[in-house]
Amino acid sequence: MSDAAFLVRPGNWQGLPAIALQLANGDSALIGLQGAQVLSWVSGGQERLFVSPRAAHDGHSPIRGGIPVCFPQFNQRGPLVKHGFVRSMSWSAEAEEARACGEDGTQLTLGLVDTAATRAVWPHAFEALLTVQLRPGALSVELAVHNRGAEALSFTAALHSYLRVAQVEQAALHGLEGLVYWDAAAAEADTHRSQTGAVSFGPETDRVYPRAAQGLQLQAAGRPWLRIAQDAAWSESVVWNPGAALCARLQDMAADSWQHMLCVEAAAIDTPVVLEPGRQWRAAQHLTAL
Ligand SMILES: O=P(O)(O)OC[C@H]1O[C@H](O)[C@H](O)[C@@H](O)[C@@H]1O
Repeated sequence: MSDAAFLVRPGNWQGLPAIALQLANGDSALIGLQGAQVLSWVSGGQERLFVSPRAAHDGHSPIRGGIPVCFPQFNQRGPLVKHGFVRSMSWSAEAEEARACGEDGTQLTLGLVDTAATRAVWPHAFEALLTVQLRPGALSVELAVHNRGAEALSFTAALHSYLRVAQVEQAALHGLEGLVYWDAAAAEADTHRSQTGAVSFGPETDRVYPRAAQGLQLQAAGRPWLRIAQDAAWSESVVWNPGAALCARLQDMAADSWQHMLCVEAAAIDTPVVLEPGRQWRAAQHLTAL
């Protein structure tokens, strides 16, 4: 489907089905059907997302990079598979369903409903919708969850965005100053610290911050690179970089991959979201190229 402002076509990533969005100004995005995962976002002629050169592409293993959707469980905070099961499932979408967004953008929604396999591990009737909105210089990704069952359900979730940086040790994440975070990489369990100054990277970083209302700014090599904002329903932000040692143990990362990525995740984890029957929850993460 095409008009003057955008072009949408079926595509593929490493042989897996995907949908490609392209704007008249040259910005583009690629969304894989597995996990409704955004796998590329090019703005201003530069790739803004990181995908590992060793990412799995067998059609069901989690893909390391882009924007994985973690649902209905974040990390290992519950009985389900790590980060929930939807990142391994095939979502549905058709290129023809993309529509205009404003005068110069486009948006596409991918959907997933419960199956016998999901009900076997998580006994709920649900619909998840992931809407990707591409506008010149900006990408917004929204997760919506609808409780289609007769009982309340609860979940934790995240948009686990892998941001590309030229060199993470020269990157700085601003906007979290003064907030108290949970330090998951600390040697002692349940360590909380207060953020002083911008977040810098080197050794493993794995932190859960409360959402910063004013948004974040990522500087790369001393220059503004991305603005990152999240709707209030995403109550936390997770900041993750494995550092060299953990990266070496991750089979789907190259030895130097940790230097080229930084995850800033819009998350709802400290207080699980409770959805009554028939109700819908939705929240977006917004990335702006600088
Ligand atoms: O390796 P994955 O299952 O994709 O998880 C990657 C990372 O996700 C989040 O950022 C967590 O805070 C980390 O503890 C975890 O290591």
